[in-house]
Amino acid sequence: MPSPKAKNPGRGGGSPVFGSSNGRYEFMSLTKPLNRSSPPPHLLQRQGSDPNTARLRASESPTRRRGSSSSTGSGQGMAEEDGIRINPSFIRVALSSLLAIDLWLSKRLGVCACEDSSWGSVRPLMKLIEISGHGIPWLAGTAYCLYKSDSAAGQEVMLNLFMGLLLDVVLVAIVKAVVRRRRPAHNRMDMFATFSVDRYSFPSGHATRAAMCGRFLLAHLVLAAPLRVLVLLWAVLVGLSRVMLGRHNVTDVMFGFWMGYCQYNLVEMAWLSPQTLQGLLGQLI
Ligand SMILES: CC(C)=CCC/C(C)=C/COP(=O)(O)O
Repeated sequence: MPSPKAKNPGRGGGSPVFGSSNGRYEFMSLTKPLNRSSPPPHLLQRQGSDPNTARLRASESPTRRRGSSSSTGSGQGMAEEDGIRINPSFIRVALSSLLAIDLWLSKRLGVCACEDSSWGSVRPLMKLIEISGHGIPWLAGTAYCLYKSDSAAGQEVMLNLFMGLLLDVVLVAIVKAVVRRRRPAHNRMDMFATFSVDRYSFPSGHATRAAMCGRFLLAHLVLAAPLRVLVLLWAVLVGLSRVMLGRHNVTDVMFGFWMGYCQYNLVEMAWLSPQTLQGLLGQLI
């Protein structure tokens, strides 16, 4: 992660919020009150009337901007402000640690990333699981079932699954285009039928689809217990295969599962009943 100092050279020598005079970041205690009688020189700078310092101060904390009048002159208020100032730094450290663990774990688990990887011989099986969670077979299969279905209930279920799959493709493309996280360096881009946005890895489209379709099948198909277990197992395997093939980092898949789970809630909320459908078609024709 680029250092905040490098990102914002205008602050020079570390910001008065997080930095010290030697340009290194320091952590301040939230519980110990600061010695207000003799603040360190870099904190004294904050009290100055220099307009540049004032501008920096205004951009540091929204709470400071909003609540400056209520906290002035109160020691507790100042301590609370210090707490607010530390939080972004703490979150940044926590996030970079999480990312470091994510990258390390994903690399360790990418055991089928190529043929000569430690589990390279399992790669064809992983690629088969990959295809089982791909959007094209799912869209084509659902459209075929919709066309072939002779009951109104069957058509209703298949139509809603089809709409859910379209929604999934659109939402994943939007998030990928916004986040633009690159796929792991050890990934070989030899995937079946990808689109430009699929060069990005966050979130895993296979994981969103596996979670959404898994929930959909469990809720709308009458399946015997072993088949229900199989559906769950398939969804987990699709997610696991993304990391083992080196396509994704662990967080891409975790987030993908969560996003797919939520997408199913959206499908349920916007469920198209035959009446709604007839109304929509009536308006179109
Ligand atoms: C456009 C359609 C219908 C499917 C695209 C399927 C695809 C290539 C998704 C990428 O999945 P990952 O994000 O898990 O790699």
